[in-house]
Amino acid sequence: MASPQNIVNAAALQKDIVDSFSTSVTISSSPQQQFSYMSSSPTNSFMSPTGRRLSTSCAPAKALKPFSTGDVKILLLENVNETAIEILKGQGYQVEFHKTSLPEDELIEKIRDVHAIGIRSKTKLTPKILAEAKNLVTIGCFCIGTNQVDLEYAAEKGIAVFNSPFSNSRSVAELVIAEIICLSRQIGDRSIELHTGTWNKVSARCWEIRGKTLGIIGYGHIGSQLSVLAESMGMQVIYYDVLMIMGLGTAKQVSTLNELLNKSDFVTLHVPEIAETKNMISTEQFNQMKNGSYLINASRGTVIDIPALIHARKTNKIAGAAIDVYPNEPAKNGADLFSNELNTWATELTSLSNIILTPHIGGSTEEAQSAIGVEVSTSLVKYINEGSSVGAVNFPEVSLRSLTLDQDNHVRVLYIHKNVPGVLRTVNEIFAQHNIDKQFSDSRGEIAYLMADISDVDQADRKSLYQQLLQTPFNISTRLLY
Ligand SMILES: NC(=O)C1=CN([C@@H]2O[C@H](COP(=O)(O)OP(=O)(O)OC[C@H]3O[C@@H](n4cnc5c(N)ncnc54)[C@H](O)[C@@H]3O)[C@@H](O)[C@H]2O)C=CC1
Ligand SMILES: O=C(O)C(=O)COP(=O)(O)O
Repeated sequence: MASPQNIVNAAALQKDIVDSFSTSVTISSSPQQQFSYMSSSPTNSFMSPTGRRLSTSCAPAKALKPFSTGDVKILLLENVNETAIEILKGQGYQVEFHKTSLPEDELIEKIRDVHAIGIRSKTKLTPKILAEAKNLVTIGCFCIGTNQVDLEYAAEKGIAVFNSPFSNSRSVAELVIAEIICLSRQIGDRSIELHTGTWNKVSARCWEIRGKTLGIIGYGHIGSQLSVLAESMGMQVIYYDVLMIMGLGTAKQVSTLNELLNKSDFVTLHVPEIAETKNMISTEQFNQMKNGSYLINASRGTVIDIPALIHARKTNKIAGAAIDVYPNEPAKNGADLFSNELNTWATELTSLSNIILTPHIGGSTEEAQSAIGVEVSTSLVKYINEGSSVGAVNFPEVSLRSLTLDQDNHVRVLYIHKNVPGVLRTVNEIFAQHNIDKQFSDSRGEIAYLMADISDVDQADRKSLYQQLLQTPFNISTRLLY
């Protein structure tokens, strides 16, 4: 393997990587479905995002093994946008791309080898899977929701998780506006009828949305954006949130969920999937809703009790519903929602009138996906190349000014450790022989992260520094960039 210090050997290094990587790529019968990207730019592979030469050492591999950015392996699943592939490939990383999520056994096989994985909402990264991910340093959720990842377990293993907190919120808000109008005008049903040749011109129980009340549950990025759009169309907006949040425009916060349900003509959910939101709308809550009102769920499938929804629609308690998310969603396009034996409600739900069903497309627009691709891949690059965890959802957020590794005796230490007394004293004793240019440390729960730029570290010192940090009882994961 070529020395990372020796840029002359970069091409040879790339060749090694390409050879070894090619053998590990799953061959698909359909090149459209699955293919791999490999670095073709040895020069880029040594550049940090700031354009510096980045002679990185030990690191993603979590062992003191020389590596360049060309050594870094990234697995991208679920058709993550090409903007991400370009940015990651531009770093010289080896990028393997799949259009779909992977079955558990295949995922376990692949995750063993990679330093970073990019997923969307389908891929469940459970402790069972993450326990196999020996080299993994970071996870990119190319979406808003992070419920599919065991965040705490990842943090305990020193794996930083990033997402895109708002790049698709406008797309979801626009979908909900469309659904409000479609439900109140029964557009879904009229369209299905005419597709099968039936002309059914009706105005009974079709309404304008002007002057109606929209009740938003969860007034975060999506809920508040939706609030503005709905008001601009003449709706009155009320919202319920566990936090006190300032209403935009003339939107008013209500203090209980029941108050929102009692007053709203349309109820829409924009909460995360957490224990408190499981079956948040069930029989009791449907009973609190106005007769003939509508329900929209584009948050997570577990938030509403679907059998209770079916009952509410069958008894005309509600006049319609739009559902974008389901408790057990198929892993790929073309799969059958009905085939999952857990979805016992599927046949009944699809037989009801004025129920709009969409396949989790709230955030599926060109604009949202390309913005998410840029945002999350940039976070991954900054974490891998510089150690910056700003924006991580499970981890202390730590950053220092851009790397100043222009002199050979500088080193950046990235030390993820248990948040217990005595760590700083121990670490600073290890650093004592050197000059600490900058140092920053923060903690979150039981995990802490220390970043330090140190000078006067020669090659032998570097190895000793690394070994000493590894041997501390607090160490979770240590990387050195130089
Ligand atoms: N259908 C789709 O394609 C998409 C779905 N989503 C889902 O939408 C959810 C919301 O997204 P954002 O608005 O960006 O999240 P956010 O975090 O900005 O807002 C969520 C809001 O819900 C509130 N909340 C939490 N628990 C609550 C409870 N028990 N009762 C009332 N309010 C509660 C929070 O205080 C927060 O204000 C995401 O977590 C994700 O699951 C997000 C994007 C696309
Ligand atoms: O952003 C989210 O949380 C979403 O639900 C969108 O998920 P997706 O990227 O379409 O799998």
